[in-house]
Amino acid sequence: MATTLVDSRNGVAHGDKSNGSIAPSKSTDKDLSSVLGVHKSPDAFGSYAFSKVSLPAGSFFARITNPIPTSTIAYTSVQVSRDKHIELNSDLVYTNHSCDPNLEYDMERFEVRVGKDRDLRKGEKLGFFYPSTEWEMVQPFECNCGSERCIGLVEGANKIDSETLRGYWLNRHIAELVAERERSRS
Ligand SMILES: C[S@@+](CC[C@H](N)C(=O)[O-])C[C@H]1O[C@@H](n2cnc3c(N)ncnc32)[C@H](O)[C@@H]1O
Repeated sequence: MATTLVDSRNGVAHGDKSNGSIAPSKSTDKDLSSVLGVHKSPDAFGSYAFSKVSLPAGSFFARITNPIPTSTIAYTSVQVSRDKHIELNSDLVYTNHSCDPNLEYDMERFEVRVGKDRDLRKGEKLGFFYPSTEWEMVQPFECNCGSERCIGLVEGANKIDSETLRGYWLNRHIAELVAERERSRS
């Protein structure tokens, strides 16, 4: 039986650690499947999303159309504000973390965009910077993105120094929490 640990700060439950098998999404999204493909692997956490299209830097990629609010933080959940989390409930869940991301997950607009620094090419693995949405993560992992700027252990933004975070596009709730952390230290 699954156990949950309740975080007394915000009433959010932390789910049991997962062994890396995502339950199939119940929703289908034709718009999404025209831009995003999934390479499924039998290895735990080995699956990934790739782009079916080439798009210019900064352009719209996909709408997050079927989010399901959740009170359980899991390796699949995405933080949308200080105290709210959702499950993406679509193949967007297969987007890996990257330390040199080609996507931005904007959880205020429920919109996924191509990053502003370069064009997206068809066939590229898709990645967003997980600490751009997550303040705390229940299942940190060692990153294998292979980027020159790889941060190594991927944890929530609360564990990452502000200088590193300044190099990334961040959701407003993360940017605010980083600013508060800075103020409390000065
Ligand atoms: C929401 S899932 C993404 C899809 C996942 N790769 C899968 O096969 O189910 C998030 C998990 O994928 C793995 N993951 C994502 N990005 C990674 C990266 N850059 N390096 C290593 N593992 C990664 C981690 O185990 C993470 O908890």
